[in-house]
Amino acid sequence: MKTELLSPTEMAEADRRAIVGGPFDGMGLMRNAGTAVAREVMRHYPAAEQVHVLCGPGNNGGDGYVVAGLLAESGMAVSLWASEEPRPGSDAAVAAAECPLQPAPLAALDADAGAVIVDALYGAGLSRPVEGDSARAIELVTARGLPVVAIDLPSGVSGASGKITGPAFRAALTVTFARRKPGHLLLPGRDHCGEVVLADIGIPDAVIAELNVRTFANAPKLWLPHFPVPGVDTHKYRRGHVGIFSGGPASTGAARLSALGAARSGAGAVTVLSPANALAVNAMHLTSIMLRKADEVSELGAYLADRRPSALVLGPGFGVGDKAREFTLAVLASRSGAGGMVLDADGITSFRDEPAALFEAADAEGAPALVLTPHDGEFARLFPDLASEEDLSKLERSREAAARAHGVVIAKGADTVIAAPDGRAAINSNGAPWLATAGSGDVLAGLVAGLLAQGMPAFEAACAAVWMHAEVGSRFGPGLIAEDLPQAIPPVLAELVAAARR
Ligand SMILES: NC(=O)C1=CN([C@@H]2O[C@H](COP(=O)(O)OP(=O)(O)OC[C@H]3O[C@@H](n4cnc5c(N)ncnc54)[C@H](OP(=O)(O)O)[C@@H]3O)[C@@H](O)[C@H]2O)[C@@H](O)CC1
Ligand SMILES: [K+]
Repeated sequence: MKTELLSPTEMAEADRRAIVGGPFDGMGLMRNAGTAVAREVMRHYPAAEQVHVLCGPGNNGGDGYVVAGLLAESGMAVSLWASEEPRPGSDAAVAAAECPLQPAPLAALDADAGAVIVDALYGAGLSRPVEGDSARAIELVTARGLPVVAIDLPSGVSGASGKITGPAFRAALTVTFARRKPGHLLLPGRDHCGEVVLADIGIPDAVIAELNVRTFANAPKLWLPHFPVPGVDTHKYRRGHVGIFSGGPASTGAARLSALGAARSGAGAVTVLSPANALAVNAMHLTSIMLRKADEVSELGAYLADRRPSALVLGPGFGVGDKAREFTLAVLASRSGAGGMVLDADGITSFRDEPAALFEAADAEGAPALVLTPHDGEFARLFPDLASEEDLSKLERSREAAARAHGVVIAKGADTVIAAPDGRAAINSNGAPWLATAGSGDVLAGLVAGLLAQGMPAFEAACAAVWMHAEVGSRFGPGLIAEDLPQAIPPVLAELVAAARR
């Protein structure tokens, strides 16, 4: 599937430009949209006893009239219901006039088991919570457990944000047009869409390209051209060297999980930087991964100067406080040639009282690329105003945060958003609930650093790491613990390397 995601405004602009450029006018696009939906209804529900098409007042309803006409023509039993008449002169009004069926008022909707619902109430134009007859129709259909095919978006779901502010359909299938919208991937919208089918309705790729879209579905296509593929003549340090900071003796496991994530990403060498009092416990558990003492900023400075690591991770199990801040700022100021710094967990929390110091350091000339990996709680510590702004979607919030932090933000969750300071953002959707387990985020931080260390640009490294992490967790399935993740990376990595070589 294409990776660009269009906001409702961008989609309307694409429609407008496509209509100007031809070959389809608005009515032509609407016929194509309705045809695509009718095809999917027939494909998925060939034995439906009755299809109820529910039409709203806008062009989403217009698509519904086309669908009803085509399904009736194909011999299916179709009932048509409308909440309001379409606005005179609109494409929807033309579609309603061309439709061989007469709509009944939506208020009278009744539907029995065996029926399928086509939701053409509201799509991209949803502007407020669904109320009245439409709300009652959603409640009736939901209570009876009838399968719903949503046109463009399930009514009640915002295409821009995935938010739901009132009653909303839970579709089995959503057929959308030209490109998916953020609301198909962001939660809770994603959960209401069911299977998403993308239909080509004749909007040329060139029209989409002109829009300079900055929002994407996270998928290998987005970053594969940057994915590291080692040459035959490589050696270990050319494959990148990652430094990972360990916490004290009672909290070293998180850094080792991160180190394994970095190593399994294909980085050539990994060093755990440990306080003196945790060297023994780290040494007992490390084999191919190197170990070096770093209690003081001066020792860190010596490591950066001697070994010139290409990426670092600070945060997993590190402890919150002055030391985390000093070490982070020392790395960001070091100009040792490191390409990236991943700040996770305690590293993020350590800057809760002075986020500006972190953001300024990341903005300084020659600083390594900063990648922040907050879950919701950590995000709120660094960006309290953005977190509490109800009107912002996760996408907008993450984008603002990345611009403010001068770094890439990986806003974790079941709908992880990766945002870059230049305005690009990607939404991830290949995860699974098995990934919500202690230590899983530590492995992710290591994976990001491992890819950064191999020269991947920060946004692409972050997107690739999030996708790989989710893919590995989904394939592993139930029973996953964080220790399983690094070991399960190679088959996914092998597929990506093979695809990147092609
Ligand atoms: N040529 C094209 O552009 C193509 C478009 N296509 C299709 O068009 C769809 C977008 O069409 P659209 O812009 O007309 O928006 P749509 O979702 O039908 O709703 C707008 C109407 O609903 C009203 N309304 C909103 N929320 C409401 C609420 N809660 N409760 C009550 N009313 C509410 C709103 O009122 P208003 O906000 O103006 O007061 C307005 O009257 C898109 O999803 C796709 O399916 C395809 O055919 C391809 C070609
Ligand atoms: K709809």
